Amino acid sequence: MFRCMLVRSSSSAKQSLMRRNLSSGSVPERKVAILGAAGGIGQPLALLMKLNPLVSSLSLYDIANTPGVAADVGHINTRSEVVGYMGDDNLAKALEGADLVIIPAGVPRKPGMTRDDLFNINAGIVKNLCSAIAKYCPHALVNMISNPVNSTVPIAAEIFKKAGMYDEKKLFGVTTLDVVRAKTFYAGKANVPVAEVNVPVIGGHAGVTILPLFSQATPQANLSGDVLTALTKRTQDGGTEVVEAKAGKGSATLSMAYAGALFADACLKGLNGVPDVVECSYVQSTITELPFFASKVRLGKNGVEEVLDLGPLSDFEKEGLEALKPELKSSIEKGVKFANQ
Ligand SMILES: NC(=O)C1=CN([C@@H]2O[C@H](COP(=O)(O)OP(=O)(O)OC[C@H]3O[C@@H](n4cnc5c(N)ncnc54)[C@H](O)[C@@H]3O)[C@@H](O)[C@H]2O)C=CC1
Ligand SMILES: O=C([O-])CC(=O)C(=O)O
Repeated sequence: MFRCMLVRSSSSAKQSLMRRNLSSGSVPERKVAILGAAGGIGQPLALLMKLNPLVSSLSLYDIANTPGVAADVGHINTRSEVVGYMGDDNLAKALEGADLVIIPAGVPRKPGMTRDDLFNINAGIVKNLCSAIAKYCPHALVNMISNPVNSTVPIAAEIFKKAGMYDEKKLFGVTTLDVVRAKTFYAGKANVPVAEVNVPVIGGHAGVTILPLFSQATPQANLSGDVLTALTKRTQDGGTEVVEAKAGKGSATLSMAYAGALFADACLKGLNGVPDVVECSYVQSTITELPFFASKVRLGKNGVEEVLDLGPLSDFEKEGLEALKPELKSSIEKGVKFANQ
């Protein structure tokens, strides 16, 4: 009875909002698509997004193996409906109506490779997927995980510009794993509870372009210069540490799925109007002279609400910032050039 009265007296937009609220206890409906969902990151990420109560529809796309992943994850008794889509012909359906698209599609590193060595294969994959996003869900937020992130995000921006739908507020390079690592390593050295630790990580997502700001870490700890240098290096080399430990069987997948799920959750909270959601991400930026830069970002109903200042840097961090700029600049230019050739 209550439901009928509400529906009859409202505009169609309001009606659909109310239907959503009625059916899901005031949590809006949100479709999340994962592209590369059958991969090393994609599978645990699909699991974690299935556990997220903010998701109502989970769309799992890959060029292979998605029916099995979708059937498996789909048996979990949580809110979202799960559908698996396989192959190019089904990409449109996977994307239609998506609020958030997460992209862990592409090849991972083997020992001895840099992230840039993945460019030749992954740039083309990202280009094709972003062309489809432009066509089928142009208003979605995009979380780019595929490496080299320093170049794949500029590629996505250029593809979106060409399609005439680029909104810089909606494109994110996922650098959350750098923050996750910095927190873990710092907590170990500072001997503080890891759950209380916060460390911003700025710059980009490869080697020296990853710059953790331990001078801003909380809870504060009085660590020596040598320890801070070692912590910085370990954070910058965190990906390589995993690649070497996996000895040819890929790169970080489980910690990345955790980090990707954390960042996606922050994006969904922002979309839903939760105030003061702040995470580090590699976004279009004017806080340095580089057109893309990772820093703290406030998330809101339209994606990036504000790119936050870097705050005070130690002399060591100021040097690190200057040192990372040439590599980051050239990775950005490489991506832009590729997308426009
Ligand atoms: N941003 C970050 O912090 C991190 C990024 N990565 C990157 O994530 C990417 C994926 O890594 P993994 O999951 O370990 O690799 P994986 O090889 O296990 O999985 C990749 C998946 O992408 C799929 N794929 C390939 N081409 C596709 C296309 N055109 N459309 C849809 N799916 C496609 C494959 O079928 C496969 O299932 C790599 O580029 C890796 O370097 C990995 C860890 C951290
Ligand atoms: O190191 C890699 O190739 C994967 C990655 O980006 C990370 O683990 O941070």
